[in-house]
Amino acid sequence: MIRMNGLSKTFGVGQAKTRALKQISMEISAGETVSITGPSGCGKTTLLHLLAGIERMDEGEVWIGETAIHMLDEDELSKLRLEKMGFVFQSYHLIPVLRAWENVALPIIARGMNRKEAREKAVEALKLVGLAERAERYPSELSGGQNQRVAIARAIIGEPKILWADEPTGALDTGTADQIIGLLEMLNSHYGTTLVIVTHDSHIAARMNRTIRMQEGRIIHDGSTSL
Ligand SMILES: Nc1ncnc2c1ncn2[C@@H]1O[C@H](COP(=O)(O)OP(=O)(O)OP(=O)(O)O)[C@@H](O)[C@H]1O
Repeated sequence: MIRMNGLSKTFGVGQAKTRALKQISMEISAGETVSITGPSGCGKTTLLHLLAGIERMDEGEVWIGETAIHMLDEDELSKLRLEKMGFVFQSYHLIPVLRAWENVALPIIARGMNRKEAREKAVEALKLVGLAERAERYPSELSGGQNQRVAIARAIIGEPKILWADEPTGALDTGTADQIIGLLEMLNSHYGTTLVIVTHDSHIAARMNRTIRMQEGRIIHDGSTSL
């Protein structure tokens, strides 16, 4: 269960002040699949960053299960992210000097798995996203869509409890995007991973159980996706 209460965030000061989030309160149950939609600048990415503890809120609380995110220090947040969360960002966030498999294996190596075993698991995850034969390549030797698939493999390798995705299919063609969303859905159905996906794509939003629509830092609609 993810629970947030009175979440607010303002960027800048004086004339340049932007109230990115205004008193957001809601709950997301374990195993739900949720899309967050809304016009550019309405606060979607900020909300995701606050929930994942990437950015600090000004006011409010976030609970993930029994853990109070707003009370944790940076080390505790890093540990929580490593153990419980997966991330997919539009800009991949891959490490350029590491090969595809090494990027994918990072979360499990950080958790203490030895390199040989981690490599095997990473190649398996790359197989799931159709890239096993490119395991030795560096990010600069892969296309945008392929790098996004590497990022997805890295996000799913640790079977996270929660997967946060920010426009995960923005750079992909429709076929590849469908495939990626299918993988995320598989993660949800096999491991009960909660999916929270920021997207502009109404087809992806329609595939989630629940759609949250934001406008100017507030939630203006929250409901089950009509089938
Ligand atoms: N680091 C920052 N410094 C100043 N303003 C920021 C910062 N990050 C976000 N903002 C502002 O906060 C508001 C919400 O931004 P956010 O990125 O959350 O929107 P979004 O809904 O994800 O937009 P998009 O769909 O374009 O990615 C915007 O007005 C943005 O300009």
